[in-house]
Amino acid sequence: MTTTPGIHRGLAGVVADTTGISTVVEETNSLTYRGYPVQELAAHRSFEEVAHLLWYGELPDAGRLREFRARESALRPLDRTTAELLARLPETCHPMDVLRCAVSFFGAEDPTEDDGSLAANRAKSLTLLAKLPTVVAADQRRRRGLDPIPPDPDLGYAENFFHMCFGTLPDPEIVRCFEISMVLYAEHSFNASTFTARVVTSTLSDLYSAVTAAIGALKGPLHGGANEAVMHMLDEIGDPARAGEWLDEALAAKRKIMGFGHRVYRHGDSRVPIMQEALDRLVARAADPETARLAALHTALREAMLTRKGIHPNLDYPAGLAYHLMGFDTPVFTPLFVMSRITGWSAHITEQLAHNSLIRPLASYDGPGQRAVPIAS
Ligand SMILES: CC(=O)SCCNC(=O)CCNC(=O)[C@H](O)C(C)(C)COP(=O)(O)OP(=O)(O)OC[C@H]1O[C@@H](n2cnc3c(N)ncnc32)[C@H](O)[C@@H]1OP(=O)(O)O
Ligand SMILES: O=C([O-])CC(=O)C(=O)O
Repeated sequence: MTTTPGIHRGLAGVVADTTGISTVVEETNSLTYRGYPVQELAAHRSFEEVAHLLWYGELPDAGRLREFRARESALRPLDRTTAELLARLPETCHPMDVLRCAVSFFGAEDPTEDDGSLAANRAKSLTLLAKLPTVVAADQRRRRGLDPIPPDPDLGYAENFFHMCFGTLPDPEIVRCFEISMVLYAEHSFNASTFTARVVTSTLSDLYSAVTAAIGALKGPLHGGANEAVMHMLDEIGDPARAGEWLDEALAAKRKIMGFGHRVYRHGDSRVPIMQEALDRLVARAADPETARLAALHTALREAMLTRKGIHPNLDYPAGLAYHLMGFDTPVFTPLFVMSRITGWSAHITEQLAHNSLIRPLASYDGPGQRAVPIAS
């Protein structure tokens, strides 16, 4: 690929603005949310506490957490019109399309859609945090031929989601692993979907439009869509003994190996060790031959990729298999990412508005020189 001097294709290495929300330090392999290491947040804090931290800048005390949880759980139900509208979408469409439509519809229904005040945007963000799991759970059940299960306001965010998906509460180890994934996926600075949300916000458009666009950006397999693609890839390889041979063929065909590589981290994604440990606990807990096969395949491909290319896995690699072992259908994996990243997106939308400048880069033109329009004879 030739690069014209001064052009940063893909904006690689470009610092587009400041942010006080999170930072990825490649040199020390660290990631902090509002100054707190994500490893410590994942080990000791709930997803609701992390959402509060990202939005308000501080972890909540017990009283604020109680109030935050009460407001979130009250907002979970979908009204009849929304539920009916989403149920009418074709089952052939991707669950990310359902989420994209849902957010767009929430915007169309909200009389304060164009109110970009901090208070209005915080209310909208909480509404999306609360309702998106209800949409994802109902959509997975619909595709399995099952009726939706209404949210249970007495359950925490993670437990309620399993309840709405499966009608039962799984082993606490599974809920904990899910919650860890939610904390790790919540925020990652100027990634493609967050930057998309900031571009839309920079035109002074509304929060629902920014989130709808961000969902579209996250869907792609080079970004959030990779967690689903990881599972398809493991299914395609099948046998752990075939991992090396499959990889050689895929690399020779110039295929991108899903769940590997990262624009920012060159020596491994800071979130992977925590997610991998959580995945290892799920594997040990399941202790059945099918899980053992998948885990062996997962390890074999990771080792082969490191040997052949020196490229490390990103968060989508352990998260993809973990979501499968938790019982979610593969197309639902990226919607789970949305349920978490809504926190980071909303924090960035608020930050963009607080110091707004229209995002509008320049392009170096390399099309035809000026020419006269032929006159039809
Ligand atoms: C939560 C997230 O969104 S994390 C990202 C999830 N996405 C994926 O897992 C998709 C697979 N990964 C990729 O496509 C890339 O690594 C990206 C898009 C994430 C990052 O891409 P970039 O920063 O643009 O790096 P780029 O694609 O230039 O890669 C640099 C080199 O490593 C190679 N490389 C990087 N990742 C991969 C991969 N997954 N498979 C094969 N080769 C890879 C490239 O082919 C390139 O090689 P070359 O210099 O010989 O041409
Ligand atoms: O930062 C990125 O480019 C992608 C990523 O890992 C994320 O969004 O979590």
